[in-house]
Amino acid sequence: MATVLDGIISGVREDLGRRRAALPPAELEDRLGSVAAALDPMPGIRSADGVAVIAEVKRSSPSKGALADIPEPGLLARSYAAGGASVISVLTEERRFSGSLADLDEVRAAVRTPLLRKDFMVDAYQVTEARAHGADLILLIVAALDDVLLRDLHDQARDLGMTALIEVHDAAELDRALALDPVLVGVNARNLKTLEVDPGTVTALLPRVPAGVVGVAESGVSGPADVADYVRAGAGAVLVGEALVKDGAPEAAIRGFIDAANAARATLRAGAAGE
Ligand SMILES: O=P(O)(O)OC[C@@H](O)[C@@H](O)c1c[nH]c2ccccc12
Repeated sequence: MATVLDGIISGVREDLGRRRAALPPAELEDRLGSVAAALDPMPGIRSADGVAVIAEVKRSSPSKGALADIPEPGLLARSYAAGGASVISVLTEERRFSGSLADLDEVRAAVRTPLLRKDFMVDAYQVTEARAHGADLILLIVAALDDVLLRDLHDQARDLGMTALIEVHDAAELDRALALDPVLVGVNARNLKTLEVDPGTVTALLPRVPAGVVGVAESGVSGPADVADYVRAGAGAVLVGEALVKDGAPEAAIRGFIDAANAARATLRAGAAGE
């Protein structure tokens, strides 16, 4: 049965074909020569206080339609950075999320924070494109890739100096992700095949992410209490979109997430110490 994910990916392939025709791979690769070296997000993520926040620039979503008017993504990104976001995610998928590589360019020009190109990566061209537009990380969705392509895109990202966030949704996908020896594994509460959100997916799978790998809780955070739940399940980072683009004061919202995470961690530590 064709899933929502299949539909999104067929649109992504068409748009990709158009971009490739306008800018052939060899010319795209030439542009890598003039882009600054990728930033390593891992020291920042690992040293973040209670949790590292990955704050997302997200204009709309297939399940909810338009979320927010974002006339200047660079300004939004600056408030994310000021609030303490460790990474800024920029959705570049055009048809369902109303994103673009132009958004990524604007954000890149506005902040020095590591940037994640959030898209449906199914082709090496997109990985090169991410780097050429200044991304430091890419998302790789296990459900969208076979093992060979998953490994190829993962290796390519590493060879370009980028870090991959490997996204999973169930135990079988987590095993496939861990076979790559990843540094960042995201568990998405939203099932991309049906678009249903179930935070229980995250709290069930995060404890299976081994020590040394940072588990990222993705989707479904509407406030500090959700962040605390994810931290208690073992999240080292949380990825938040909708709640931040809809908040009039995203900088303060991120600080609130970090405070809630710190409090949850302090309680966990006290529990472990038998207090
Ligand atoms: O807006 P939310 O519920 O905070 O979710 C953010 C992020 O997790 C979500 O945008 C996302 C996670 N994985 C994806 C893959 C593709 C597109 C979007 C996503």
